[in-house]
Amino acid sequence: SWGYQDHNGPEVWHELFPLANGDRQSPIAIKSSEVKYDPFLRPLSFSYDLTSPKVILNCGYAFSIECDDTEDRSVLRAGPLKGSYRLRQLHFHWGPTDDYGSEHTVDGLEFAAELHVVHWNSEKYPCFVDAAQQPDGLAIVGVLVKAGEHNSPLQKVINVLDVIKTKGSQVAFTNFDPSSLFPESLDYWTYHGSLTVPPLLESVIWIVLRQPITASSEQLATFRSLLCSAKGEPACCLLSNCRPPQPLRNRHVRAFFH
Ligand SMILES: NS(=O)(=O)c1ccc(O)c(NC(=O)NCCCCO)c1
Ligand SMILES: [Zn+2]
Repeated sequence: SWGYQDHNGPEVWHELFPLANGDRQSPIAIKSSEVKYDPFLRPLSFSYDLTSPKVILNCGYAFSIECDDTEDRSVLRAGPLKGSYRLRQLHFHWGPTDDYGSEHTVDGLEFAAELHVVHWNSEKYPCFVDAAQQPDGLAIVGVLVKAGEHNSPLQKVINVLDVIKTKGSQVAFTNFDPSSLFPESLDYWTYHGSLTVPPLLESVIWIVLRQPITASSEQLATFRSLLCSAKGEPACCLLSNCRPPQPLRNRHVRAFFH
């Protein structure tokens, strides 16, 4: 199946997932000089319940914190959005060194990693899977991660990674506020795009925060110690799980800030 190595990585995903060559693919390279300030964009508004996160799992190509999305307890509203989007999961992308690993880039700058907080439009659609098929179905907040100071809210997540080393493993993970990972400024860029992993569905309203958060090199190294192999298989480290920027085609990136 698909992955991030030469034989099954982003360059060959189009063979099994034709959307890979679609006209609203993600991530993209954000160029400040080409974004347009939109006065109609509103500030982001989110309200997360500490008990929404339930488990953290190693799905082989990332680890994700899966949330209980059976009711509207943790939601994202306003910003570029119409209606209310329910929190589903959050996960990270990273690279083999601190020099790259983010999916979105800004003015040619690659960051060490990127956090994605995934929400679905629970006002219009009955579940995540249905919403993921719709052009306005998902809203994903992207947070760029720079190598630097130790990140203490992130350490709560990192402390459990040794318990989910192998693909398919999971462990209970709750009492966590995803917004503890957000930077102080909620300035953002927004554009219409896709999932950055197969099936690459073009159903995402992307909200990329302008201010990066930091993580220490040691914290970033812990991501790379996760295995993409299952228990009992020859160990293979998940050194990188980032898709490169995709063509902008006929899209504009809007800015909430001047
Ligand atoms: N990169 S993305 O466009 O934000 C994105 C949006 C929705 C997704 O489901 C994934 N997939 C994912 O994170 N897989 C790890 C956990 C598997 C069990 O959920 C990625
Ligand atoms: Zn992602």
